[in-house]
Amino acid sequence: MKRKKLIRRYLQFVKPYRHYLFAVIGLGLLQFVVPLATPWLTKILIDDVLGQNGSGWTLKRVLVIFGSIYAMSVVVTFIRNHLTARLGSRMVAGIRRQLYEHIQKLSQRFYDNQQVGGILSRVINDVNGAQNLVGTTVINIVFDMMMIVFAAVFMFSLNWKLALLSLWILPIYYLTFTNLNIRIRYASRAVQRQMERISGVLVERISAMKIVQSFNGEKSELDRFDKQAKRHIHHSLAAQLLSNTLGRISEFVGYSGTLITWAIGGTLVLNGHLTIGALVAFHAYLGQLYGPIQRFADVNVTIQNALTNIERIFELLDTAPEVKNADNPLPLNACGGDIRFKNVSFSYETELPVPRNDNIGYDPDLVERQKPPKAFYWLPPKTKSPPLPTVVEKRRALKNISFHAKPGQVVALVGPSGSGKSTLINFIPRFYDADRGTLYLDGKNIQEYDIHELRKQIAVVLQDNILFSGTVFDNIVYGRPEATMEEVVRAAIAANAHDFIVKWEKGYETVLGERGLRLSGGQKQRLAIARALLKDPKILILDEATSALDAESEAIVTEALDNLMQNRTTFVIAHRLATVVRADLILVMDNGRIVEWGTHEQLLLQEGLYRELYEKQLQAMRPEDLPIRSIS
Ligand SMILES: Nc1ncnc2c1ncn2[C@@H]1O[C@H](COP(=O)(O)OP(=O)(O)OP(=O)(O)O)[C@@H](O)[C@H]1O
Repeated sequence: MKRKKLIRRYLQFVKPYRHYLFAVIGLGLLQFVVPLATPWLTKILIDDVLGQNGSGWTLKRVLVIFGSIYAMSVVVTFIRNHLTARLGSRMVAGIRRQLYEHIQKLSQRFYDNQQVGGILSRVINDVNGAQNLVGTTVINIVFDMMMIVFAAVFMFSLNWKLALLSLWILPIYYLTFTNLNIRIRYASRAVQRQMERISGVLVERISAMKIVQSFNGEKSELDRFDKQAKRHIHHSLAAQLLSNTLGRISEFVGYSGTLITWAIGGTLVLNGHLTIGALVAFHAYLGQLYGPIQRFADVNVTIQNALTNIERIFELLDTAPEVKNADNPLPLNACGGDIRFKNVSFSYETELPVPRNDNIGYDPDLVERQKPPKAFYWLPPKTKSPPLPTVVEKRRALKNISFHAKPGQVVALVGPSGSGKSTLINFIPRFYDADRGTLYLDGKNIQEYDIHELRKQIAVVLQDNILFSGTVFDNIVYGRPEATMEEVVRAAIAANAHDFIVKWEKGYETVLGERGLRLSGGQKQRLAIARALLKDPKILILDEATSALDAESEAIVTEALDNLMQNRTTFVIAHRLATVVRADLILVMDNGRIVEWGTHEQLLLQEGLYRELYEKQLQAMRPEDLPIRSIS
């Protein structure tokens, strides 16, 4: 994205807080008075007061003016810093909110290709960095630029020849800046991307610390972290080194300019062509001309980092949700729960980095080196963010799926691992949209309904049920925040959860740890069932628990599930024979296709994959659930 466009879009974030920005800029103007007035007053002090040239200036008068200016400066700086902090923190919260709102709309495909830590890194690190662009240092650059103009005007008014001699620094600075800056920007991008990788791995590993510890992975994880951090340091130092070089080059030419003006200015004073006071004032203005230039070179790395941060924020904001809500969505007040799949096909698309064309190959821990073009720039180059080279790998997961689930029916999905069962159920709440074919709900294309209305009608109970940190009550009412305590208790009773909840001292107000860690598998499952029951959905999606539960709690969970399934169209990835046998429709999946379908009896008679599965696997699921009917 071009720099101008980037900044224009960024200003949209600042817009709601513009009154703060204007106040900060306005107060900044007042702060100008000190550096501009000081040399002039110093000249008066030396030439008029101390030189006693009879111009009427007294020491007292000069000191009163100095004192007033300094006092004003202290107050103004205090208020300005406070307002800048307010502006920054409000803006950060605003951007984060917008990002959070946006990522909640993004489709599963996006999450398939991203690491949680990577997303977090944008929401936390990049937003923090972006704030720097409205920080005092950066806003001061605008004043610094104005200061250069004012200082030049004062210098010309004092002695134009000397002033011309001092300005030769500017073209040298300009060209150095133009050519180094693009390199700083590249390095800065690498810094942020590497941070994203570090965060990605950290979040993944920290949330699976049990696995790391149980495989004694601590040492190798630390090595990996060191490798990533080393690369991060490498890129940060590269950016800092370039910035430092720019700063020192401008410092060097600045000093040379100062020396030259001392030499020539000094000669002019000795020859009586310039007063001492004027020379002192000239040098003070010279400092105000060179100072900002050097300051800019030094804060430039912060600015470049902030621009990179902003670029990355927009990259995320510009990621369009693949699953979109219809333009004029149909309301879905009385959902019947009739679901029909017609020739549905789907492929997963995985975005992979292009493997490097060398012996090392692609290393997911390290960012690829992107080098800026080797060119000399007379004008600042318009640097577009170099796109990360990726290849999209498609994997067919569903092929031509057609079936009809009538309202209230139980549809069991069985099939070997990887046959597409989980993929299939993802289409009902529109976590993905089909590549080809159509899904109908109550006879209408599911994509025509309002997506939120649709999801209101669906509850999902998965094997690994995620509970959020908060109270038991909060977790149960998650899908229906307006529910009363009475309704919550009723749902918990039906889910066989009430008894264990009331045994806790705080009952429904018991606080659950992160992801409900304090609960057993069966308890979690039952709370998830209560959550689904309270929602009272027309359609239920169930991934049955396998071995996570012992026989007793499984019996309790089973009862709870049976309560949940009543009068709802249920899709269940079946791991229990009892569910399979009682299902109204069994879909046998293999390699992304429905290879057999029908009831248990019909399928056994077909002597195909179902029968094979039944004999090999299904019986092993839960021997006590073996049907009374004979299979031969
Ligand atoms: N997010 C994803 N990105 C890419 N490929 C995926 C993704 N999820 C699943 N797949 C692939 O799609 C195919 C079907 O997977 P799916 O999870 O639907 O199978 P499943 O029948 O539910 O398996 P299991 O019983 O083991 O859970 C598999 O080949 C799998 O590798």
